[in-house]
Amino acid sequence: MSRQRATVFVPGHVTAFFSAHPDDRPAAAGSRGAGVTLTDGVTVDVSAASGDGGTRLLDGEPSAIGAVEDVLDALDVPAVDVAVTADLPIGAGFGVSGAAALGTAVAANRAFDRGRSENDLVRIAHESEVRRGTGLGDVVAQARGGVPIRLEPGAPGFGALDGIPADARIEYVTFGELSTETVLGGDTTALSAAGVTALERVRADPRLPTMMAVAREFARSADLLVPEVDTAIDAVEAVGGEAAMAMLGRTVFALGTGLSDAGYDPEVCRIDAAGTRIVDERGRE
Ligand SMILES: Nc1ncnc2c1ncn2[C@@H]1O[C@H](COP(=O)(O)OP(=O)(O)OP(=O)(O)O)[C@@H](O)[C@H]1O
Ligand SMILES: CC(C)(CO)[C@@H](O)C(=O)[O-]
Repeated sequence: MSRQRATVFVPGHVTAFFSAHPDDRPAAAGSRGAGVTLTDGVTVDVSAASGDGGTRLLDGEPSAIGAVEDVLDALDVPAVDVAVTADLPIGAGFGVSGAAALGTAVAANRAFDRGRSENDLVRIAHESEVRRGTGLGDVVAQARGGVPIRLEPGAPGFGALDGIPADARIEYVTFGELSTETVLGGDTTALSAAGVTALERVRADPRLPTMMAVAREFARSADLLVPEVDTAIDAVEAVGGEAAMAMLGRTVFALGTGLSDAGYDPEVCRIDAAGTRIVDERGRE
């Protein structure tokens, strides 16, 4: 008898720089790059449908995320209610769609006793996200936690991860959305060349300040920097801090108190140490 309900937390993921690596096989497609996972994230609750068909809620409002639907199909679960609650803005570079897909995979597997392994669930969520064009490297990073370096693209079995061993307070300010589908659907040649160079530099010196400096250069040479973010990065640098643009959003993130020191009123969290985890209410067993 399956438990019929499970709740999973998935950290947000901010990509600092990346290169895109398409492939006809969604499990082999992905990105290389680096970024930070955040204690601000997404909680996904999956339960047996309360009515006909099942409901989809995003922050309490009826709203569907394509990758979530594909995960449910891949796991062949019965009619379910899925409630996604995000600490983070959607479409602003925090990987909310990847988190929703991965959280749904892990929660549905647990709620309906699908017997899949972690690698299998990460692959299913990664494939769903890649097929929908809403992300390339967020899912594998969010499964891991910490400061993931994506050495090779793709799901487990194809990709390879390393990480920067670090803990830090992270501040962020969002000025609006940037469409991931539009950027990934365009010509990514120049962007990816800049991403490959950035990765070489971080592999040679795997430290947070290096990642931030490399990320600033990446955003400029990939022509992705938007004016509000550019201004904020300059303001943080002027007070001796480290900031960069979140890919892909009109978002700036900073180490420590960089944005507050520069006079902004940021959201505050930390680097997430644990990665994706089951957070069912205690006592439900
Ligand atoms: N209110 C909403 N605002 C934006 N997207 C929404 C909303 N409701 C559902 N969606 C769906 O959520 C997904 C958001 O994916 P998108 O990749 O743009 O954002 P993200 O994962 O938060 O950010 P990023 O990829 O920039 O890190 C899309 O599939 C979109 O159709
Ligand atoms: C493409 C991307 C920047 C979108 O958020 C992210 O998924 C990544 O780093 O692969």
